[in-house]
Amino acid sequence: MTTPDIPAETRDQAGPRERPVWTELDRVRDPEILRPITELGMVRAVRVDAEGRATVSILLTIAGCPAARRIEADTREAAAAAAGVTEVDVEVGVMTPAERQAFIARVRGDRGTRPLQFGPDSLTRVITVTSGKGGVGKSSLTAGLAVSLAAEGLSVGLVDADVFGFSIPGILGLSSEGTTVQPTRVGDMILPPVAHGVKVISIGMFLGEQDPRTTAVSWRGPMLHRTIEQFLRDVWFGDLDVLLLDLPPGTGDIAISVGQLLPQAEVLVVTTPQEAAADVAVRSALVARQTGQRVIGVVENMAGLVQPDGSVVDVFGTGGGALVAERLSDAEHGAVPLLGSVPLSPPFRIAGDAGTPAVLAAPDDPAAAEVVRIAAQLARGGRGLAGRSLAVTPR
Ligand SMILES: Nc1ncnc2c1ncn2[C@@H]1O[C@H](COP(=O)(O)OP(=O)(O)OP(=O)(O)O)[C@@H](O)[C@H]1O
Repeated sequence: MTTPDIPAETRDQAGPRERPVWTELDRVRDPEILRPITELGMVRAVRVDAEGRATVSILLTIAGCPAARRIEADTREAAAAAAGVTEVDVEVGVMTPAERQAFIARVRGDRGTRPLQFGPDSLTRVITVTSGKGGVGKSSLTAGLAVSLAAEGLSVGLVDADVFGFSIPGILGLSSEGTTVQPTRVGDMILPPVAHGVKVISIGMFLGEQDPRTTAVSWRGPMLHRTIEQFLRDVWFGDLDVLLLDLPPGTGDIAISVGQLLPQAEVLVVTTPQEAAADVAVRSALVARQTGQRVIGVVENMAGLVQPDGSVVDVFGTGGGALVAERLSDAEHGAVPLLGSVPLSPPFRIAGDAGTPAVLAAPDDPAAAEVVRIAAQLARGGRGLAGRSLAVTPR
């Protein structure tokens, strides 16, 4: 990091040699905020001499900002593409506290001081993913759906509120060898890391130096509530099309807090084909309903494993997904559809373990393809999905 020495100059003050560089810099996006650095006040000055040597002075929010290298490289590349530029020097400095405050105000727009995001007036669709039992693949599906929706061009956020099994950072490649990527803090604003196009925040990112593999966090209800509230208040997600929440299995405190904080949330229920899992899944959906949330569909996971010879082994039996959908459908709430049935698939698990969900790493895998199909239905469904009968044919 160098101390910038060219004088600060705004875009309006730019001369004819500098203007094309400013235009190219519009393409450089802050990797965490996903907005152009020109718009965020991160370009301090641009200077181009008569020989076409450009000096671009950029400002990072904090020293050691994890995105520094990427911003610097993208800036260099963009400036080099400007007409008339023969050489590029990028000077990297750090914002003063006043510049940082201005940056925070710009990022938050006119939303003022930390209101709860995604309240009832928000245009963001909030979908919580719940299951009765643990280990049914809820986190894997949530991550796969988030990445698929982002790949469809939607702006997607993911909150991993699974306090006991925060596996989202691992599945999305944000955690390895016991180290989890930390969110960047700018003032009191927390910027979620972006993985495969999804803005991700997880309880697992707030353990400090502790290794999540060996750290047990015991949470009391009020603390859980405050943590979820903080996620929705202090973590800056920007304008999202969809926010997915991975909830802990069961009917606990988090589900109730989410119901209070996000009463407009829609609920997706994950179950396995097994009848015992289906019973518990129904109960967790009923708790969500009691808090005013709408159940928009059921996803069955770990359905029949297709053998190399084409035969199918139903490791966990059959019919659990349809059973849950049927039990949750009634005259008052309408038909709750079974949105899909995701087969057991070793490549699906292997991709998740390696940090790139199968929807990206192995899109031809039948489980991955089914997740993409479910995501497409969610994307099409919009807010009025509940109660509509969808033309879905489970495998
Ligand atoms: N369709 C599938 N085929 C093969 N393996 C799967 C499938 N779905 C999930 N898995 C694997 O099953 C294990 C449990 O999945 P996951 O962690 O997503 O479950 P979960 O319901 O979120 O669990 P918990 O709520 O207890 O954290 C993981 O190892 C995951 O890779």
